[in-house]
Amino acid sequence: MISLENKSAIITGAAMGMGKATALKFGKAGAKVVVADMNEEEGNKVVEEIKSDGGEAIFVKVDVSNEESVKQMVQKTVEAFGKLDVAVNNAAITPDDKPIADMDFDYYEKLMSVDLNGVALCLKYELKQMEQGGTQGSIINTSSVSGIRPQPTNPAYVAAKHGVIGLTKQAAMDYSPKGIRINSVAPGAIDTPMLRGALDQFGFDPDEYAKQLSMLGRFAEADEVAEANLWLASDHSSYVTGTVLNVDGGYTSM
Ligand SMILES: NC(=O)C1=CN([C@@H]2O[C@H](COP(=O)(O)OP(=O)(O)OC[C@H]3O[C@@H](n4cnc5c(N)ncnc54)[C@H](O)[C@@H]3O)[C@@H](O)[C@H]2O)C=CC1
Ligand SMILES: CC(=O)C(C)=O
Repeated sequence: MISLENKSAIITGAAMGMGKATALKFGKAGAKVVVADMNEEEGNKVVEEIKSDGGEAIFVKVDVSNEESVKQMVQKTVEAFGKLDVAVNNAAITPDDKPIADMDFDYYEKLMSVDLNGVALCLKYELKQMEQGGTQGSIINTSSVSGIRPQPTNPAYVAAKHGVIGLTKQAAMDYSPKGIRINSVAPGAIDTPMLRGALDQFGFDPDEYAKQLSMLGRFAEADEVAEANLWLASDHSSYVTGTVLNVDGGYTSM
């Protein structure tokens, strides 16, 4: 059993999907968990679930695209738990794009502000805190298979997720001398509200989509990505930094 005892962890986008699964898993592993999300109602339910399982957690309302809000998120973490050891920068919004020539540039900018700039802002304040606290922490940025290869008519999301991998590698290089590790997880087709929303919106058949997006021919459960986050968060991955861990049922090798 991988332990996160004596570690405090922020997970953004933790009210639903993979963020929620990660928060629950980290709580079980003994971490003090900060459930950070815009969705207060669902976020508080996750906190209650962690507590009813014997864990420790607080909810912090955050908009990762807003610098002051991100700064406050880190401050509230330190006020509650004294330090920051682990962060999973997972919050993002759904791809909703068209080919580049037809794209809605307002939506492009909105997606960038959450899916890419949100990760940059979180890294900024989390790394500042880890440096000041002398913490040899671990940060995981959630990218996507869309950060490794293009998807049909998905320019904003693909650009943002490639950017997340770029930020991860840069941060890993700059902060390795302080003993802080920064990695990325690249999920494939994971059964979450985001994926179900996209299938409905674009009218895709779930079974067909699962076959196209995975050698294993199925969607993953959010918990299967949470397992990867747990390993990267823990000391079990002590020699791993600047890398991208694909959790995609083999999709990027197809
Ligand atoms: N579901 C999938 O198949 C895949 C998802 N991903 C990525 O995995 C991560 C998690 O995705 P899911 O769990 O599927 O998403 P989801 O839509 O189920 O959950 C996302 C969470 O982020 C929160 N959020 C959205 N905007 C926010 C903001 N500005 N500030 C704070 N919180 C915000 C939402 O309230 C929600 O709780 C995302 O980065 C997504 O891009 C990557 C590849 C595949
Ligand atoms: C839904 C999603 O984020 C994918 C497949 O990259």
